[in-house]
Amino acid sequence: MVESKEFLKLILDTISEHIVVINELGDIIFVNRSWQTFGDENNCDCDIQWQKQNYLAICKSAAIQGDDFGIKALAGLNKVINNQEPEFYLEYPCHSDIEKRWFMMRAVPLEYNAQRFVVISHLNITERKLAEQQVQELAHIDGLTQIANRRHFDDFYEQEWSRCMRLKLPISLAMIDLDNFKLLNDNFGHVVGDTCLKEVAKILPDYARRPGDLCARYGGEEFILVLGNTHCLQAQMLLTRFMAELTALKLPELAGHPLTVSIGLATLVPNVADNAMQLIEMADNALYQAKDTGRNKLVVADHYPQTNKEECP
Ligand SMILES: Nc1nc2c(ncn2[C@@H]2O[C@H](COP(=O)(O)OP(=O)(O)OP(=O)(O)O)[C@@H](O)[C@H]2O)c(=O)[nH]1
Repeated sequence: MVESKEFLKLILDTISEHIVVINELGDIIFVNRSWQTFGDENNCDCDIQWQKQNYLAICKSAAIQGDDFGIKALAGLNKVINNQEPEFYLEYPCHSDIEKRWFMMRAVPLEYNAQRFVVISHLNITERKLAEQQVQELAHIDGLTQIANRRHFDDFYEQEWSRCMRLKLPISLAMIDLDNFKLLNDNFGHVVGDTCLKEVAKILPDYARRPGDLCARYGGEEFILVLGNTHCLQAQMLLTRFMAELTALKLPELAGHPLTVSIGLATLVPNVADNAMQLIEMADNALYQAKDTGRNKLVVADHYPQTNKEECP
């Protein structure tokens, strides 16, 4: 019985992986039931006769349309067919209109009757990918305030700086530091201190809404706001509104004392002679000035030597 072709085909039909076998030319010579069912359920022509299709031609058509995974699949399969690689793996997204999905494609050669074939299997790896994404997202979020952490900020800022340099756009950066936070912790306790940090983090994202914006907890009681394609005056207006909203909060935990911040703001149109740290330094120096001259204020950065600082009256 085990030698019966029908019996072996039935076994292949029980496997949840989608399996397709192609010859050296890419012609499909076998698909299992999972493959057929997936095709039927995913807008493929239900009457499609897979055995008349060419797998390489399908990959090529995706590659021509600029699909990066089509390009990789085509290159990898050709290597397996031409005996340049013993096997080929590719993880790729295959999202439907209603759900996110990822698959892993594995291609291995098979010799039969002096002919070369390639067995290609597609395994659904969505669960693993979603778990990985979740871990990735968690690694970028500050546990206390649930906004971006320093690490996320560093990545984002580098990209936004490069984008603004390429497009010759202004980029504004604000360092925001809670005033007298040590005193606040000492007077009201650390739990209230934490509540204040969370309140700031609740409000701040409203001032960082565009794709080129990000607010993050930079450390301790310090927040940072990057505003891509934003002039100094626009940033000043935004931050002034933020300070007013924060002061108006009147948290019951603070027994009527307003929660205030000092802010250092700097703006540059980056050019190749600048580096991204300069803008942070400028904002930091401005923040120190704000602290030194009474707190609860916004100071715009002084000119940094040899930078293309945007003038802000
Ligand atoms: N509750 C709480 N406190 C924190 C956290 N991170 C840092 N702090 C406290 O924030 C305080 C910061 O103190 P300082 O750097 O002296 O600053 P400050 O008292 O705000 O003074 P100025 O910045 O000059 O207005 C320290 O007492 C830290 O312990 C946190 O996650 N939760």
